[in-house]
Amino acid sequence: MRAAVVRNETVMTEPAVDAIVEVRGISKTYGSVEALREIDLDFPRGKLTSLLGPSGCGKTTLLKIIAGLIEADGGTVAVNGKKVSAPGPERAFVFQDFALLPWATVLRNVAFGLELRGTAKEERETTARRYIKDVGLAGFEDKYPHELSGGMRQRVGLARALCVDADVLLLDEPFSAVDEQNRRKFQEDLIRLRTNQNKTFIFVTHSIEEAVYISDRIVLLSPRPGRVSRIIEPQIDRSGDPDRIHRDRHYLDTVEEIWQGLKQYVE
Ligand SMILES: Nc1ncnc2c1ncn2[C@@H]1O[C@H](COP(=O)(O)OP(=O)(O)OP(=O)(O)O)[C@@H](O)[C@H]1O
Repeated sequence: MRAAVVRNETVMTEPAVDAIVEVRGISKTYGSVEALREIDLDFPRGKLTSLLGPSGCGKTTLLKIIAGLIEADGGTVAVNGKKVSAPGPERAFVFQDFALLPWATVLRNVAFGLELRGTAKEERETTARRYIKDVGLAGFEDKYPHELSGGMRQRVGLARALCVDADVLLLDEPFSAVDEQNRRKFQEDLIRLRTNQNKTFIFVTHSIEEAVYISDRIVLLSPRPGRVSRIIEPQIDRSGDPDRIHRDRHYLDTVEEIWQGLKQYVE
């Protein structure tokens, strides 16, 4: 296996090849809390980038600024070369709590983004059925959210995001509310979806193991104020058995290296 590529701050501003999302000088303060300071980042097209760092370092804030759900105090975000400051069809946000409509079936929930866009019923339901199948929920189209497990509800949230055919999927700790088995399964699904659908994923996580396992690129943020401290490209060969990867020397060394960098922030 190849070595992890670690970039430090001096080379970080070098433009990445074909960046779909470009973040420049993003800063955000909430009252007296400086959440983010001067963030410069490029997110490569078709790759999965994780934002990793200790609690409160501004991961969710940065993700929501990219989504256009929170306004930055300074700086710009461009998607496909165009500056954005509000939500748009090229970005889809998957919420931590899945944000499903409790009174609507799986089919309607998945098709909801298309319904909001005014897509005709038959067309949106055909598209929704395709993604329901893709995320492994075929047969559950007529169920309601309360009839599903946490892992299944999370898949509904992901199918909804895939359905609107956004270029960029923004996921805020999508695995935090599910058990370990579902988490592993969903990580594998995400790797497969990224390969098959050619989407760009930006993914917030607390878990070093998860970030190393699924990411092409890991952005480490340091807290108060949140700043980019390092960028790591783990270069994990994911073609084999997932259990083997979790025991692989290179995977374990990368996890350890990141932990050594982050542990100073853990009280
Ligand atoms: N609406 C808000 N009002 C005031 N402070 C906020 C608000 N949202 C976030 N903060 C503060 O900004 C900082 C960054 O928060 P954010 O949720 O972005 O961090 P995070 O890295 O995603 O945290 P976690 O890993 O715990 O979810 C934290 O100190 C948080 O308390």
